[in-house]
Amino acid sequence: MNRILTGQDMKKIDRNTIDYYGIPSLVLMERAALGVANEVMIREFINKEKVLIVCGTGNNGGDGLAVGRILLSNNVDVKMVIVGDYNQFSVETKKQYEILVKLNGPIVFYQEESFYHLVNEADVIVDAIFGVGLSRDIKGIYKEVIQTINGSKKYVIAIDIPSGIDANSGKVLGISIKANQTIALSAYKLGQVLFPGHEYCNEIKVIDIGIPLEAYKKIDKNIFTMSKLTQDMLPTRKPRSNKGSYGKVLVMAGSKNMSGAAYLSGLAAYRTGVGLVHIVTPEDNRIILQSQLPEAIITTYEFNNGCIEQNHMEKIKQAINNVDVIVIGPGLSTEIDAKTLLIETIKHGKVPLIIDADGLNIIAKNKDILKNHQQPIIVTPHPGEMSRLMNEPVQIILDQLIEKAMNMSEQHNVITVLKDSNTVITSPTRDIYINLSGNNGMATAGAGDVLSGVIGGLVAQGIETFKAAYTGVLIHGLAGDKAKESKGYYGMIARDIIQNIPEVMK
Ligand SMILES: NC(=O)C1=CN([C@@H]2O[C@H](COP(=O)(O)OP(=O)(O)OC[C@H]3O[C@@H](n4cnc5c(N)ncnc54)[C@H](OP(=O)(O)O)[C@@H]3O)[C@@H](O)[C@H]2O)[C@H](O)CC1
Ligand SMILES: [K+]
Repeated sequence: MNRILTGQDMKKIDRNTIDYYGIPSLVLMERAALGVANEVMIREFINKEKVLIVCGTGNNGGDGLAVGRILLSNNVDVKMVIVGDYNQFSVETKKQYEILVKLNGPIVFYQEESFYHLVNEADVIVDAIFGVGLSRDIKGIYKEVIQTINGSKKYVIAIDIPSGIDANSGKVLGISIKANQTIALSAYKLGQVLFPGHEYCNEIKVIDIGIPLEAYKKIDKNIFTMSKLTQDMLPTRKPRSNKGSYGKVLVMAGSKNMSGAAYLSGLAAYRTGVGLVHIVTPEDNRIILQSQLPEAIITTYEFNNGCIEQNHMEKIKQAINNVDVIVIGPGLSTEIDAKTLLIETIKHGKVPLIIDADGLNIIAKNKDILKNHQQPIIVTPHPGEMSRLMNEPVQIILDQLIEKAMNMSEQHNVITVLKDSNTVITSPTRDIYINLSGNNGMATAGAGDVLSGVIGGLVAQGIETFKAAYTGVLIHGLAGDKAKESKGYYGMIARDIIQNIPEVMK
């Protein structure tokens, strides 16, 4: 797990490290600079490249000057430009500047014309203009500088965060550096994982700068990202076992002549390792599902005057209490029978419930359905579904992913998996998780059905619901990344994600 901090929390932790633990800020700055300099020096042709470091007057600029000094000692061809005045320097940055002056370092203050030439002759540009201290829209010479750097199309390495991205929200404050690589100091910043900031960072690497773990204990809400799938996140496979050992998933999905969602969700659960998948769907889907997924048990229902036949409903109620987890909603429709299924399942089911797609659309119109539920519930809305659930415009959901996911969790006592390019996972009481795996090729029909099946598969195998939610999102994203490797962004479809689940979980 990697920690994600707001810019404000990072500053608080910094201060705490310096003031309470007594680690001098210049020591942290030196560690930061060494880490960044190492990243620059591992470039394959660095002995032939010219590096230009563009520094602001705050501590991000101080990091940049210290990187310059270290590169000089390693015979790298480096030049430094300071944007801003001497009297604006922070204490640490002034120190870095004075050291460089004594060393006769190649350092100049910004001038439009000479800057243009410096950028032109550089191969690599290090962006040290603003870090987490950016506090308002960028204007004037700072804007010119960023325009020139972006226009040059040179390879850009941003220190901590691309200058122009708000570390708390990921918003672009007027204009921002577009980095090829971002070296995050100590921890990910929220602005690096939320959009649009995430796009401006490109490849992100977190480096340790010596902040003690104790110092992180002061923050109110922990946010993490799962980067790697580790064995301890997965269900255990026992040497002596049978299909009963790995749980049963009930998938309530599909509507008249809409069988694809049930198939994808059921197959995804099987590929995640579950022992048995039981599908409940309208009779019209029986033949096709039996031939597509012969491994599944299928219970079907028919209608009488638009309602599910009484004896079929009884069969469904029995199924509800004979499984370990229920996935409800994919392709279900929002007709009256679907609504009945959802209400009855919440009322009679005792096992964890994953509500997706049409299940959420039904709830959006009948919020009371979620009142007083007894079982753990995971909801998996995309921003459109979330907008209907919360009665708020999609743009507000997109701008406030974490807050809205938290609101949903707290209002309805559910685990929320708010699906976006970087999916957010919340619960009323636990830490917040943000997923960084996956890619835009996964914006394809059926990908959501696959996710509900994966999470269901994990819960059925005994993984605790919140852990299953974030682990499922990670597996789904990693499988999507593998699918992209073979099929590319354009050609991949939901089944390709499923096909790669076994590889990811191996
Ligand atoms: N993570 C760590 O533990 C460490 C991080 N370090 C580095 O320090 C920066 C944060 O440094 P800080 O000095 O707080 O902030 P910045 O360097 O990002 O910039 C602050 C200065 O910029 C001015 N400012 C802010 N917004 C604008 C703007 N839009 N236009 C012009 N100027 C702006 C601000 O002025 P104020 O008037 O707002 O005060 C400051 O002068 C962090 O990101 C790391 O890179 C350290 O190395 C130590 C360890
Ligand atoms: K920066």
